[in-house]
Amino acid sequence: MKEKNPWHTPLTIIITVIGVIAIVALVTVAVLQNRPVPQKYKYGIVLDAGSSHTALYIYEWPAEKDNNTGRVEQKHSCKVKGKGISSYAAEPEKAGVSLTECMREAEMQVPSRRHQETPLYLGATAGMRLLNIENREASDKVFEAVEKALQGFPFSYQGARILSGQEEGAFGWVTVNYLDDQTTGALDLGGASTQISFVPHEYDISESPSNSVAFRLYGNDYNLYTHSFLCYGKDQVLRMALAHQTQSGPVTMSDPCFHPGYSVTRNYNALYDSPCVSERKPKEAPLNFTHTGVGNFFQCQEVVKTLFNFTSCKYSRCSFNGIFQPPLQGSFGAFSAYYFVMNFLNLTDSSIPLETVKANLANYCETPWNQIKQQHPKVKEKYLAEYCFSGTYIVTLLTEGYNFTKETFSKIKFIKEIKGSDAGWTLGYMLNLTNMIPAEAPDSPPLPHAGYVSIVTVIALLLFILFILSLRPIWPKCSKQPQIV
Ligand SMILES: O=c1[nH]cnc2c1ncn2[C@@H]1O[C@H](COP(=O)(O)OP(=O)(O)O)[C@@H](O)[C@H]1O
Ligand SMILES: [Ca+2]
Repeated sequence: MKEKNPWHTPLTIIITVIGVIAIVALVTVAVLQNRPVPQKYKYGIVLDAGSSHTALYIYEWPAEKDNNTGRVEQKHSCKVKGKGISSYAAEPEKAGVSLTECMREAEMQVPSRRHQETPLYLGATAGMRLLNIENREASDKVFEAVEKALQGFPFSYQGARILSGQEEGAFGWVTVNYLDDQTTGALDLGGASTQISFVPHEYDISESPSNSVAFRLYGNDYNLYTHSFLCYGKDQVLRMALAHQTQSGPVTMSDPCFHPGYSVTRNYNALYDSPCVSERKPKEAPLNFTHTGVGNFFQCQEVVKTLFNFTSCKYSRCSFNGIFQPPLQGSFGAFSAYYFVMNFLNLTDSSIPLETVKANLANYCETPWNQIKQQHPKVKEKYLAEYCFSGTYIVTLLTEGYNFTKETFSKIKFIKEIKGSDAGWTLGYMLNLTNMIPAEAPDSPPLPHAGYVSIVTVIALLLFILFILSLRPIWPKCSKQPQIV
């Protein structure tokens, strides 16, 4: 005869059913109640008006985390067609018009209900710094035109201005250290200026107060060293190198920084039309000169070295041109033109020793121009012709200028972006102006939703088991199984 299962009594069945219903109800209510609400985002827009071109960046962050930590991300970027705004000195209106396309894109990218509250900033760097030195009126006109154009869009326009070199360097450092976990120095190479920023080991700020900026980030206070060298961006430094080699006003100039077989006609007036070189213009020069390439890295390095002044230093130590620089410290992120150039030359890998970098460059510079063009048919010729010079300049600036050695060179990472945001000053600039530089370390992260659901379920099950056990006194008696001998 079949033994009756003692659990199949009406009481246990009822308890079990009620228990299961209770658990399902508890978990369902808890899960629904605590479901993460769809994120609402806020936005900010920064236009980086560089010397060579303007780029627009849209940042986004969760709406409820305004003052919280590390949550601002780059959502979108747009490269403005044409040259930098400083090149529109003669026709300022066009500087404003040039921004329209990217601004329209921004209108599409930012949800329209957020337009009015989205701050919009334009920061101009060394191109406008130079125009401002050269022709103040023209620089003001460019800003007027740009302002007028930007005010025509539905965002909360917060102004257009020239960043100081110190701001440019410091905000580049903030961007890198906001996005990265460890403290990293920042190296930014532009077309018209270049910046170095890092936290020195022992830093006596009083030695050169103009090179120091204090920041509080993620609970730590930092005394940052920063310097911006105007005219030492790669386009202006090329002008200086060409100027150095055309002092006597020759008709033909042989340049070790350009490939053998390279030959173009250049205009003297155009070359010397910049405050970085205008004082050196030869008194008597023809209209044009023929710029030909020789392709010799070591000779090119000698030319570049003449552009740094190492003779005077009124501080305990200097980089070059009499500028104070404390000993280098820690790892560095090198971005903008540092990255473009080293990436083209396949030299971004930090494990490549400095000596190999130089040998590769020497080999690259020696390659005939025709061959280079054949190998890279899609690269813009202006960029292509200048990579030998730019690579040589980068190595010389880092080693002779900033004193990187073969050991410390390997601590430089050539980077384009960090965690999806472009490395550059724009993010740091916006964080600062919106008071969103996180002063304190992030709170320990709350339990993720999945973890919360699992814990609620496990506790509910445990309670249910305890409940069943507590009913033990009224459990039906188990009938003894026949013993097998
Ligand atoms: O694809 C590229 N290859 C090589 N150089 C590039 C490329 N894209 C941008 N650059 C260079 O990067 C530099 C960017 O400088 P930027 O316009 O930011 O000037 P700034 O920071 O001195 O005001 C310019 O020299 C520009 O020519
Ligand atoms: Ca720049």
